[in-house]
Amino acid sequence: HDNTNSQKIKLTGEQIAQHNSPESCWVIIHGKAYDVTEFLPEHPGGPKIILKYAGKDATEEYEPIHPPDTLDKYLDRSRHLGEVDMGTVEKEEKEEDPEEQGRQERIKRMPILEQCYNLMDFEAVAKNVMKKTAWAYYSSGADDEITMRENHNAYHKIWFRPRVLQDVEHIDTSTTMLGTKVSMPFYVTATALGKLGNPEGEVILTRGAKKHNVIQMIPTLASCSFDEICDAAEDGQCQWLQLYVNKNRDITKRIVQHAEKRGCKGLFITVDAPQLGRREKDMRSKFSDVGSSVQSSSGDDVDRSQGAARAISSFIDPSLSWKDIPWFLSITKMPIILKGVQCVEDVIRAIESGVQGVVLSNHGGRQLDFARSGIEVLSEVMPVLRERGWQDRIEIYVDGGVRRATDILKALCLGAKGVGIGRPFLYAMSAYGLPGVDRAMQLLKDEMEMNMRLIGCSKISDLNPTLVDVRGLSMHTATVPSDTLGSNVYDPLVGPKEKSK
Ligand SMILES: Cc1cc2c(cc1C)[n+](S(=O)(=O)[O-])c1c(=O)[nH]c(=O)nc-1n2C[C@H](O)[C@H](O)[C@H](O)COP(=O)(O)O
Repeated sequence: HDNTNSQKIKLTGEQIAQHNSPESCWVIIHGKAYDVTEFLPEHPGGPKIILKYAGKDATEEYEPIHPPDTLDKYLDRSRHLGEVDMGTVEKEEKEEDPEEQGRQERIKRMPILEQCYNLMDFEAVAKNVMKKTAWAYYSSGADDEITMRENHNAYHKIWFRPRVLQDVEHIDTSTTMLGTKVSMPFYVTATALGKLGNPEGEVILTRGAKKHNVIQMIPTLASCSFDEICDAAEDGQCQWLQLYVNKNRDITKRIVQHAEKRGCKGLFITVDAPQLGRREKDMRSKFSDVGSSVQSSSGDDVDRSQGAARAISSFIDPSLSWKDIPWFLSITKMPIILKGVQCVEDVIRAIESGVQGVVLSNHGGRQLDFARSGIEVLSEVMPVLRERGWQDRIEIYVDGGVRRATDILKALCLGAKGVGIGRPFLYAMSAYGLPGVDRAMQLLKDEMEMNMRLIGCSKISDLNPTLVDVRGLSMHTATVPSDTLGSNVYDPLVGPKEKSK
């Protein structure tokens, strides 16, 4: 196809429709045609999902999952065939997506935003409103989800030792994170595929973070493009990059240096996911969509029966190790933080490796089941660092199961610089959009001020270990889920159940 005059003569729908097979596969995205024939075996979500739209307009399917610049970044220019005269494209009678219809119906019946009084309320509403695939992806944890439940449980094993008769007339919840002044000691942590929950995706979190002057960590696997999320930020708004390291280090280097150029103030390398965990709720929903960003340079057809996680993460490098840290220190000036550290030995190793911080995290219970909660690891780490006089050598963050301001205060009393919050903001965004995220952050601020007053602290630097009792923290009493098929294999009264007919 002669590209020179493609800018003038538009392709017709009929011409595109002739290329509807694995041998010659053209698709239309945002009014432009692309020859994706050679790309089919490379696609992280497998060729099938593309062939479903061979010769047709694939924009609707493509939009929620791919950053808009994916094709420019990853499809050779010679395969960009030019503009299509959309008047000649046969309108696919869009079979109403029953899931989307259902979602719209449920939104009409959901509680009004003002009836949400805490972060858990958003989860309850989102569970009823969201599409099944989205709820499955956001809410799932690994294996029996013991760690996912332990993350929040752990905070219930810590009790306050409040002080009285302290002047708490003026409360200041502000602090700094990696040198950036923020109004509250929490940040929006990186969570993939924001458009599964809300068609606008991660830019909603950007706007909420701006309004409350808190930091947003931009996920590698965002639905929105990295540049879209940066563009949605206003001047002076601080953003960090969460990085899944690609087997192809050139791609990783390009992403890191681009993020630094765009003004990111921290590089959070995720180290607890050499392979994404087995999240059975997600797997059951048989995620059939495509990957969120085309980073895979291998041609293997990804097994999509493993749900969204596996479909979008085939590019992650399981060989990443401590020996790679010097290379990262050499390619960027951004502070480097290791996200997903889970024992004091690795915190000491991180300090010795020259990075600027760690996030004590088990990925929201989505990776190794029976990993300890971030807050429990924090209670192990800080006494050891204090003993060495290393407590100020790096900044230590915690995430997982943070649902109340008291959870945040407990983490800060134990020595964390701040905490990351994931699902609550996803659920607020999925149920109510930006107003939901705004309210969730405001609720946390109200809780922070009140709870600081009641424990006798007027500013963040007053928080210290004497204000908490952590003796119960290492007791683990996690209930086993009762909703597995296995729970009705044996009926103690009549022996093994008859095979259902
Ligand atoms: C809920 C959620 C968490 C994800 C997340 C996606 C979802 C839906 N994804 S994931 O698809 O790979 O698992 C990421 C991710 O992209 N990168 C990452 O570093 N952490 C990821 N995390 C972990 C997240 O950064 C926090 O560690 C975790 O969410 C904190 O727990 P709470 O959700 O309970 O606040």
